[in-house]
Amino acid sequence: MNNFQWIWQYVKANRKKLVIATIFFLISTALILVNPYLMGQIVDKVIDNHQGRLLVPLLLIMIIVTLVRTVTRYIYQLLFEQTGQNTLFDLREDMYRKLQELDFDFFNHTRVGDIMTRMTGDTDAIRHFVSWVSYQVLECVFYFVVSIVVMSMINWKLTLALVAVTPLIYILTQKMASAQHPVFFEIRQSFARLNSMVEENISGNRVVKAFVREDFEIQKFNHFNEDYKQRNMDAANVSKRFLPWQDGVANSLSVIALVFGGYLVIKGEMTLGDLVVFNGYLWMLNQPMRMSGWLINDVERFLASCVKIRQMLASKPKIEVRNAQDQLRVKGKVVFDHVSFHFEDDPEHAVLTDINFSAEPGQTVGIIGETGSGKTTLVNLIGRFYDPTSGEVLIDDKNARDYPIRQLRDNISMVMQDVFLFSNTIADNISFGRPNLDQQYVQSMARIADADSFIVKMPDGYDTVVGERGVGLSGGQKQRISLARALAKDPSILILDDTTSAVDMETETKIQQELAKMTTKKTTFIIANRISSVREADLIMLMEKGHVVEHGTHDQLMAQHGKYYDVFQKQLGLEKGEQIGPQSV
Ligand SMILES: Nc1ncnc2c1ncn2[C@@H]1O[C@H](COP(=O)(O)OP(=O)(O)OP(=O)(O)O)[C@@H](O)[C@H]1O
Repeated sequence: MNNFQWIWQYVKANRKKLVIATIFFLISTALILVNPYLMGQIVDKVIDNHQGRLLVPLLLIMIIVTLVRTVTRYIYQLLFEQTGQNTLFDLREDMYRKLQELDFDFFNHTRVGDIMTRMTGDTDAIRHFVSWVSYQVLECVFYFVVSIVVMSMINWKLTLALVAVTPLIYILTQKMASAQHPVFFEIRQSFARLNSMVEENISGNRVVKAFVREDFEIQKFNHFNEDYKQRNMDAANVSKRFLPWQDGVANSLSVIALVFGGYLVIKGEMTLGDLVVFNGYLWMLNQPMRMSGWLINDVERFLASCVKIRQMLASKPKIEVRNAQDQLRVKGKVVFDHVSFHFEDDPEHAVLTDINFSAEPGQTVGIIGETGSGKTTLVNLIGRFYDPTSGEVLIDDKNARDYPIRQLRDNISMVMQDVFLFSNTIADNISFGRPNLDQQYVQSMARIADADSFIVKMPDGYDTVVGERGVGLSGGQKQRISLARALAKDPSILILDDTTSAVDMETETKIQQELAKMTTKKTTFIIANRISSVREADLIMLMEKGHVVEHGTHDQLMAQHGKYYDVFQKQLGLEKGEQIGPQSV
């Protein structure tokens, strides 16, 4: 399917509008023929034959024609614009749906700026094509064909002389299109890079300021900015190479009409009035020739945007999304059976190797280990954010792959390491997983997460709107709100990835005590750096380079006097040091 056929899939829903628009377009465009004809009549009849009484009616008709043209033109332009906007609306919706469907793998490989360019600049290029370029092309074709027919009826010799230059325009247009094609694709790519850079700078503005790297960032921006300017200049240079020639050929029509037309009038093969009429229609032949270069630019921009949007719409999530018929409440048994995993683009690097464990419903599993040892990846396999490369993850003794993904995830709550809050009220953030929760329930979840105490002190309490990504809250506060959000969903499986890393020990203990009361029915995975966060767990796994090197309860692991024991001793020493510190000053 080519790009024009593809966009027709979206445009065709507006067929009725397009038919009406085309009727008005034809009326409006056909009326263009009337006034030059009437001008010829004025020259021949009113001026040459002295029929002065015809002047007023002819002028009146010309005024009415102009008025009708204006109204019909307004109507068809509006209808084309509506078609363009409707197309854009449906296209954007499909793209947004696709974004929701795509998985971690897509987002790992696609920059936000690139996605934003597709959602904004690219879709706008398509709207512009549907609502403006399309009827401009129609208009040009119409003018071209009709002007040749009408002019031939007046004088075929002169028409032939004019049409003789059109192959030149065709050749120039073809050459310009093939020269512009790669340039517009590059412009579009460069714009996406510029957008990505700006987006990254805005997201990381605190880091930039903290490291005093503003000048570096400006230089970096200038590089992308320069590149974008240069790509546009490349397009302008291509235009500059061709447009003057197209203009020249278009202008030559007037010269041919004047010289050859004058010759025919002198020879008596044409009246002066006919030459005036001919001249009146000349711009209709002229216009498509002049416009062709500009329209090529718009069409090439449209084609470059189509490629990027279609690429995104054709992307398939690695993990198949099947819709579930009904809801399902799992009990929460989680088994890893010889699970290994590596990322597709890094097959040499085994992130998880032969992981085996079993957690009964309601049990708590603690996972500790050095950074990069695979803890987050392990829990990501439970919610099928990735599927194992080999082995099986079983939920309630059924392969996780056999669950429709949304049905499975409905049973799982995650508090992610990198906390993300929406720029919405705190209450809405907490009830994100289960909208329309009552205030009391929201508050009780916040209490368990030890968030209620600081939320009620905020100016609007639970109705306080937090900034983008939770700006305005401390790291620990964000963690606690995101814990409340996870709890509010009332999942069978609760995953806490470094959830209390940013809260003090006292608060952590409080949260743990509250959690313990409610998590007896939930299988809970706790990833933590502090042993104090996992010591009560039914199973503790110590990870190293993707392997579980030690596992058992706290007491069993301590009795082994292995790595876990060493870590515990180290952390105990640190804790004591912290406690002794202030007293010893
Ligand atoms: N999207 C990715 N593509 C390729 N490799 C990745 C990706 N995400 C993580 N990794 C690699 O996988 C390994 C395990 O990462 P993971 O985030 O699971 O570690 P972790 O134990 O949770 O670390 P931390 O304690 O720092 O959060 C790391 O070596 C990391 O570089």
